[in-house]
Amino acid sequence: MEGTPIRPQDTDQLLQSILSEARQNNQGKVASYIPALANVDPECTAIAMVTNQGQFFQAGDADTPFSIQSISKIFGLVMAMRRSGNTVWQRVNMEPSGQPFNSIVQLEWEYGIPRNPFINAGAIVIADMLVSQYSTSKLAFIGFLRQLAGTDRLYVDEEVYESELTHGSRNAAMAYLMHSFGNMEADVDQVLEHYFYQCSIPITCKQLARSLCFLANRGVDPFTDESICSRRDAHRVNAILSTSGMYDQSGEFAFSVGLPAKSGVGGAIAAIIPGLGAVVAWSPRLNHFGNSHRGMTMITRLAEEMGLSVFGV
Ligand SMILES: NC(=O)CC[C@H](N)C(=O)O
Repeated sequence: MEGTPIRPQDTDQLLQSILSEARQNNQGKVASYIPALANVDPECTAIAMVTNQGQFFQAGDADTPFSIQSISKIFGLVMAMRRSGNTVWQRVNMEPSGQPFNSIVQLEWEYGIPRNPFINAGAIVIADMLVSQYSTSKLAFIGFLRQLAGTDRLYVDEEVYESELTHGSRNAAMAYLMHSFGNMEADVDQVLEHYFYQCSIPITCKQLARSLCFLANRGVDPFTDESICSRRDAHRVNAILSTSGMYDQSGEFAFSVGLPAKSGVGGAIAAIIPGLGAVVAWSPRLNHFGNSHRGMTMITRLAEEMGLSVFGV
């Protein structure tokens, strides 16, 4: 583990103050287009920061699991890059979409090649690669996440999984459209099952922040010293997170925060702090981009107070 440790007392106090401030914000709505997601307590609020030095800081409900949702797209992409290398980029692009995460219109214009791996269409193409490459892609996925989170106790939430399967017509429409353009290799239903499975895993802020530290450490997991991906691929994932991880609020996020980050409709926002570690903020009420209101407030203030922006150095 490298780098200078950050001062524990100051950081705990800062996280606590950020959390209290965020709790004043009652804007937004819990996602309900996947009915099982609507069961969550909207008041839950948490932030956890994990450093490459092995320090853990937290405030609020940082040990309460939430649905990982779209943040799973990061792990899917890294798994696909490990197996397929540069060929990934023949089937999915690396440009911001400027469209909502579940938009279908661009796919028709752009011949079934999704704009980037962090919108739903892109993650479905990545899921196709995983289903084609692994004999049991779901097990491989959860195994990878368990390894990075440092726990064997991660399981799929069957209720959320079933709910996604039965309310996933929009994702299915995208998958079949891509199939019609020849950008889907495996059985489409199997691909969708994999995609919904990876979205339906509950995880805590602390576990998720730890899982992402390798992206802040040139591809090496600082807890195990294992190389998870090449330095170049860590750079690439961070670059696309910076331009596309927060959907069509990515520009504003880069402008006001300046960190590679990914959100999910479970209400979490995970941000990579290159050279330092990772931070995850969670609270279920979402803005109209599908990003957590309180999560945005928390990450924005943390980045400001600690001077974390990668563009401000
Ligand atoms: N933005 C998200 O978190 C979306 C993920 C969700 N499972 C979906 O496919 O719609």
